[in-house]
Amino acid sequence: MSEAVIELKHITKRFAKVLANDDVSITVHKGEVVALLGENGAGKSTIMKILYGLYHATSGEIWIDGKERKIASPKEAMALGISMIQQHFSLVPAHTVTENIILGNCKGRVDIKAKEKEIEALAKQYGFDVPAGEYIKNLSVGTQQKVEILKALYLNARILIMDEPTAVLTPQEIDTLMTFVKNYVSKGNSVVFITHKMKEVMQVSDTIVVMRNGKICGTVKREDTNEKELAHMMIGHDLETLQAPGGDDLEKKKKRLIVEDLTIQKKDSAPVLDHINLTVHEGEILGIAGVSDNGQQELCEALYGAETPTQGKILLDGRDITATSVKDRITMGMGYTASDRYRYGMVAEMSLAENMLLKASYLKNWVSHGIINWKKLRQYTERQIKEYKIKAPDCNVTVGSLSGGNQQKVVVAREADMGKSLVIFDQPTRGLDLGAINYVHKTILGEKNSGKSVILVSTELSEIFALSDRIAVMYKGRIMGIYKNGELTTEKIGLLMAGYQPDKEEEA
Ligand SMILES: Nc1ncnc2c1ncn2[C@@H]1O[C@H](COP(=O)(O)OP(=O)(O)OP(=O)(O)O)[C@@H](O)[C@H]1O
Repeated sequence: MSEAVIELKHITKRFAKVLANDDVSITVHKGEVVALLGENGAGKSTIMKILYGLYHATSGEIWIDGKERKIASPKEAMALGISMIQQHFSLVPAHTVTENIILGNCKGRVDIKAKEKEIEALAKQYGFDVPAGEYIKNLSVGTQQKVEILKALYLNARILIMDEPTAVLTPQEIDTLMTFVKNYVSKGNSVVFITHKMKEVMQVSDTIVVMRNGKICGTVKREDTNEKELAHMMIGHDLETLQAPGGDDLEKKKKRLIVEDLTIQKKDSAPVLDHINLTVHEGEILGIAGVSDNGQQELCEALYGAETPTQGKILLDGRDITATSVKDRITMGMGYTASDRYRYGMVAEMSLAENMLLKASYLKNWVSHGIINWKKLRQYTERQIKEYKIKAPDCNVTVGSLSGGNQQKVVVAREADMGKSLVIFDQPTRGLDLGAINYVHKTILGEKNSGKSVILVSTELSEIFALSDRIAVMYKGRIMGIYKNGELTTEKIGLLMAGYQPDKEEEA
């Protein structure tokens, strides 16, 4: 084994009531990819934020290249060659790629054109296609991530920490990232890769470190383990097998949501939603598959009342709701977990209990004569914490202090409960660990079995196949077809997602 570049020795980190890291020791060698696995709230981000100088350990030591170091800030970490790509990017949307990369890293007058050339050459070296002069706000999430990586490479990072880097990427973008990681470590650099996805762990890592409850519960070599063993190590038990619905008796069921000809067409551009027709029955889960950014988010927002269609009709339980407000739709029993929970699902600075009240502060069960019934709200939140196994000391802590996966659970818990008639789940399991995914899947099936209608948008095909009665495939704002679960092979769905209509070609 090559020499150790990083040695974290007996690190403990305490946040007021939470012991986030408990005597954690991790070693990373030159040229090695270390995958850091563990359930939500296990302490993975915390230990890496300590290495990156964002948090300071309560006790323990950090050794770099065989010498003990104190890392007080990310600036000091970067000076030692350590960079971290966090779950939420730190780019300035109104600046260009090059401006973002050199921001804070250059002195005096800058020849921006020469810098753009330099950045493009750097990108090329790692097989990245990044337009150096483009504004960040015009780039896809996948390209923005490449800009974050380029920023680290520009500063000569030799140890790259990636916190759930694939959570928001398309399958093609994941492949590009994996190729980059392999190429990067082959040059003698090292990577720490935090993920929940077993497939990626098996694909890219050399060593796997598993954390549970703030402690390390195992360190294994990739070739000595398998996905099942890792899942067991992570959550401590086997996962429950769930029965996928088949949509067999839908014809007999009432149509709850009817969408007719729904279109959103902005001036001088292609339609974002292109004549969408669909129906969701009571007790049905309609899965919506597709590569991200093909109109799924706009469809959800139009159904929820957050986007105004230019054409078409939405009927809920026989009532035309096309022109009604979001508030009206909530009152009619619609719930919606948006894919971007940070922007649209929660207020990080508010407590868990306050977040449960968001969007429902006018409903009678929490408020009477303008006064919030805090006791009732807190009791309710404590029950939700227990039921969803949200890792939080109590309902008074801020949502921002929870781990990413636990924040997602808060949003799912609230919306599943608010949607008495129809719940729209957009990427409900993004960032969740295997056990939590299993639990959310059980919740979604439970909603269906209680007679609710569910729309499930997901880029994870396994999730679509595991839960849907019927599957609609979206491509460029259009529905390419709606099929009963079981009628679609992975190959056929893949073609539909790419805009091909295999049946039509066969017929032609
Ligand atoms: N700034 C903070 N203040 C208080 N508690 C915190 C803070 N940051 C993290 N914690 C707590 O520390 C614990 C570990 O959190 P951490 O984010 O490291 O988990 P994680 O393993 O990365 O989880 P996930 O997979 O959900 O992202 C959690 O219980 C979390 O609530």
